[in-house]
Amino acid sequence: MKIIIGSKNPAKIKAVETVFHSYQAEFISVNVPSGVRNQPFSDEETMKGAINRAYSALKEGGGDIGIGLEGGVQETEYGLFLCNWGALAEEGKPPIISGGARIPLPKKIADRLHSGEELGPVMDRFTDKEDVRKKEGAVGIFTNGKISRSEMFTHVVKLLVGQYEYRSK
Ligand SMILES: O=P(O)(O)OP(=O)(O)OP(=O)(O)OC[C@H]1O[C@@H](n2cnc3c(O)ncnc32)[C@H](O)[C@@H]1O
Ligand SMILES: [Mg+2]
Repeated sequence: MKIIIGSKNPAKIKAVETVFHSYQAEFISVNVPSGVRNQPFSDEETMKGAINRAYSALKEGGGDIGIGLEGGVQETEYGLFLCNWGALAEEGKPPIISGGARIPLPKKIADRLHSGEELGPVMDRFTDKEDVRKKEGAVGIFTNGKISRSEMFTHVVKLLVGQYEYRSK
Protein backbone atom coordinates (compact mmCIF):
# COMPACT_ATOMS: atom_id res chain seq x y z
CA MET A 1 0.00 0.00 0.00
CA LYS A 2 1.25 3.45 -0.95
CA ILE A 3 0.30 6.34 1.33
CA ILE A 4 0.89 9.86 0.12
CA ILE A 5 1.11 12.65 2.69
CA GLY A 6 0.31 16.15 1.47
CA SER A 7 3.01 17.94 3.45
CA LYS A 8 6.74 17.96 4.18
CA ASN A 9 6.19 19.05 7.76
CA PRO A 10 7.85 16.41 10.01
CA ALA A 11 5.18 16.82 12.73
CA LYS A 12 2.55 15.71 10.20
CA ILE A 13 4.65 12.98 8.58
CA LYS A 14 5.50 11.44 11.95
CA ALA A 15 1.82 11.27 12.89
CA VAL A 16 0.89 9.44 9.67
CA GLU A 17 3.81 7.00 9.89
CA THR A 18 3.03 6.23 13.53
CA VAL A 19 -0.63 5.45 12.96
CA PHE A 20 -0.13 3.44 9.75
CA HIS A 21 2.80 1.54 11.29
CA SER A 22 1.10 -1.88 11.22
CA TYR A 23 0.13 -1.44 7.57
CA GLN A 24 3.80 -1.74 6.54
CA ALA A 25 3.02 0.78 3.86
CA GLU A 26 5.29 2.85 1.69
CA PHE A 27 5.14 6.53 2.70
CA ILE A 28 5.71 9.38 0.32
CA SER A 29 5.45 13.04 1.28
CA VAL A 30 4.76 15.70 -1.31
CA ASN A 31 4.30 19.44 -1.07
CA VAL A 32 0.86 20.22 -2.44
CA PRO A 33 -1.14 23.44 -2.35
CA SER A 34 -3.90 23.55 0.27
CA GLY A 35 -6.06 25.73 -1.98
CA VAL A 36 -6.93 27.89 1.02
CA ARG A 37 -5.11 30.79 2.71
CA ASN A 38 -1.78 30.02 4.40
CA GLN A 39 -3.51 30.89 7.63
CA PRO A 40 -7.03 29.44 7.47
CA PHE A 41 -9.46 31.37 9.64
CA SER A 42 -12.33 28.95 10.25
CA ASP A 43 -13.11 25.27 10.69
CA GLU A 44 -14.67 25.28 7.23
CA GLU A 45 -11.60 26.75 5.54
CA THR A 46 -9.21 24.49 7.47
CA MET A 47 -11.28 21.40 6.59
CA LYS A 48 -11.26 22.41 2.95
CA GLY A 49 -7.46 22.75 3.10
CA ALA A 50 -7.13 19.24 4.53
CA ILE A 51 -9.42 17.75 1.87
CA ASN A 52 -7.67 19.57 -0.98
CA ARG A 53 -4.29 18.40 0.26
CA ALA A 54 -5.49 14.78 0.56
CA TYR A 55 -6.78 14.56 -3.03
CA SER A 56 -3.85 16.50 -4.50
CA ALA A 57 -1.40 14.24 -2.67
CA LEU A 58 -3.20 11.11 -3.89
CA LYS A 59 -3.04 12.35 -7.46
CA GLU A 60 0.50 13.68 -7.35
CA GLY A 61 1.97 10.61 -5.65
CA GLY A 62 -0.15 8.05 -7.49
CA GLY A 63 -0.91 6.17 -4.27
CA ASP A 64 -3.76 4.20 -2.70
CA ILE A 65 -4.47 6.71 0.03
CA GLY A 66 -3.86 10.46 0.28
CA ILE A 67 -3.67 12.16 3.67
CA GLY A 68 -4.14 15.89 4.20
CA LEU A 69 -3.57 17.61 7.54
CA GLU A 70 -4.25 21.29 8.01
CA GLY A 71 -3.92 23.71 10.89
CA GLY A 72 -6.01 26.83 11.33
CA VAL A 73 -7.88 28.96 13.82
CA GLN A 74 -11.55 29.42 14.65
CA GLU A 75 -13.09 32.50 16.24
CA THR A 76 -15.38 31.88 19.24
CA GLU A 77 -17.10 33.91 21.92
CA TYR A 78 -14.27 32.82 24.21
CA GLY A 79 -11.37 33.76 21.98
CA LEU A 80 -9.46 32.52 18.97
CA PHE A 81 -8.99 28.74 19.12
CA LEU A 82 -6.46 26.52 17.38
CA CYS A 83 -8.23 24.07 15.10
CA ASN A 84 -6.83 21.17 13.15
CA TRP A 85 -8.45 18.97 10.55
CA GLY A 86 -7.48 15.83 8.68
CA ALA A 87 -8.76 14.15 5.53
CA LEU A 88 -8.17 10.76 3.93
CA ALA A 89 -8.72 10.45 0.19
CA GLU A 90 -9.32 7.37 -1.93
CA GLU A 91 -9.89 7.56 -5.67
CA GLY A 92 -13.57 7.90 -6.54
CA LYS A 93 -14.77 8.03 -2.93
CA PRO A 94 -15.87 10.89 -0.68
CA PRO A 95 -13.29 12.16 1.82
CA ILE A 96 -13.02 10.74 5.33
CA ILE A 97 -12.72 13.67 7.74
CA SER A 98 -11.64 14.13 11.36
CA GLY A 99 -10.90 17.00 13.70
CA GLY A 100 -8.31 17.54 16.40
CA ALA A 101 -8.10 18.93 19.89
CA ARG A 102 -8.60 22.66 20.36
CA ILE A 103 -7.34 25.22 22.81
CA PRO A 104 -7.62 29.02 22.93
CA LEU A 105 -4.65 31.14 21.89
CA PRO A 106 -3.44 33.90 24.23
CA LYS A 107 -4.78 37.33 23.25
CA LYS A 108 -1.27 38.52 22.35
CA ILE A 109 -1.02 35.78 19.71
CA ALA A 110 -4.61 36.22 18.49
CA ASP A 111 -3.95 39.94 17.94
CA ARG A 112 -1.00 39.15 15.66
CA LEU A 113 -3.13 36.75 13.60
CA HIS A 114 -5.93 39.32 13.34
CA SER A 115 -3.43 41.76 11.91
CA GLY A 116 -2.63 39.28 9.13
CA GLU A 117 0.37 37.33 10.38
CA GLU A 118 0.73 33.54 10.21
CA LEU A 119 0.81 31.51 13.38
CA GLY A 120 4.08 29.75 12.48
CA PRO A 121 6.35 32.82 12.45
CA VAL A 122 4.41 34.41 15.32
CA MET A 123 5.13 31.37 17.50
CA ASP A 124 8.83 31.42 16.61
CA ARG A 125 9.10 35.05 17.65
CA PHE A 126 7.02 34.50 20.80
CA THR A 127 9.16 31.57 21.98
CA ASP A 128 12.47 32.78 20.52
CA LYS A 129 12.77 29.33 18.91
CA GLU A 130 12.98 28.09 15.33
CA ASP A 131 10.36 26.06 13.45
CA VAL A 132 8.00 25.53 16.37
CA ARG A 133 5.41 24.45 13.80
CA LYS A 134 7.59 21.47 12.87
CA LYS A 135 8.20 20.50 16.50
CA GLU A 136 6.02 20.90 19.58
CA GLY A 137 3.77 23.44 17.84
CA ALA A 138 1.62 26.10 19.46
CA VAL A 139 -0.36 23.34 21.15
CA GLY A 140 2.84 22.03 22.77
CA ILE A 141 3.91 25.47 23.95
CA PHE A 142 0.54 26.41 25.47
CA THR A 143 -0.04 23.00 27.10
CA ASN A 144 3.37 23.11 28.75
CA GLY A 145 4.57 20.25 26.58
CA LYS A 146 1.71 17.89 27.48
CA ILE A 147 0.52 17.48 23.86
CA SER A 148 2.86 18.10 20.94
CA ARG A 149 1.66 19.03 17.45
CA SER A 150 2.65 15.56 16.28
CA GLU A 151 0.68 13.86 19.09
CA MET A 152 -2.31 16.01 18.28
CA PHE A 153 -2.10 15.03 14.60
CA THR A 154 -1.59 11.37 15.62
CA HIS A 155 -5.04 11.50 17.20
CA VAL A 156 -6.49 13.08 14.06
CA VAL A 157 -4.93 10.37 11.86
CA LYS A 158 -6.16 7.61 14.21
CA LEU A 159 -9.67 8.96 13.75
CA LEU A 160 -9.14 8.84 9.98
CA VAL A 161 -7.76 5.30 9.90
CA GLY A 162 -10.50 4.00 12.18
CA GLN A 163 -13.16 5.37 9.87
CA TYR A 164 -11.26 4.07 6.83
CA GLU A 165 -11.20 0.56 8.34
CA TYR A 166 -14.89 0.78 9.20
CA ARG A 167 -15.73 1.86 5.64
CA SER A 168 -13.60 -0.96 4.19
CA LYS A 169 -15.31 -3.69 6.29
O1 LIG B 1 4.18 22.64 5.49
P1 LIG B 1 2.74 22.64 5.87
O2 LIG B 1 2.12 21.28 5.73
O3 LIG B 1 1.93 23.71 5.22
O4 LIG B 1 2.73 22.84 7.45
P2 LIG B 1 2.40 24.14 8.33
O5 LIG B 1 3.23 24.05 9.56
O6 LIG B 1 2.48 25.40 7.52
O7 LIG B 1 0.94 23.86 8.81
P3 LIG B 1 -0.45 24.35 8.23
O8 LIG B 1 -0.25 24.93 6.87
O9 LIG B 1 -1.37 23.20 8.38
O10 LIG B 1 -0.91 25.44 9.29
C1 LIG B 1 -1.48 26.67 8.93
C2 LIG B 1 -0.80 27.82 9.58
O11 LIG B 1 -0.85 27.74 10.98
C3 LIG B 1 0.45 27.59 11.54
N1 LIG B 1 0.32 26.64 12.61
C4 LIG B 1 -0.71 25.81 12.76
N2 LIG B 1 -0.59 25.09 13.86
C5 LIG B 1 0.55 25.50 14.43
C6 LIG B 1 1.22 25.14 15.59
O12 LIG B 1 0.74 24.20 16.39
N3 LIG B 1 2.34 25.77 15.88
C7 LIG B 1 2.84 26.69 15.08
N4 LIG B 1 2.26 27.09 13.96
C8 LIG B 1 1.13 26.48 13.64
C9 LIG B 1 1.31 27.17 10.40
O13 LIG B 1 2.64 27.55 10.53
C10 LIG B 1 0.67 27.93 9.27
O14 LIG B 1 1.01 29.29 9.34
MG1 LIG C 1 1.35 25.72 5.69
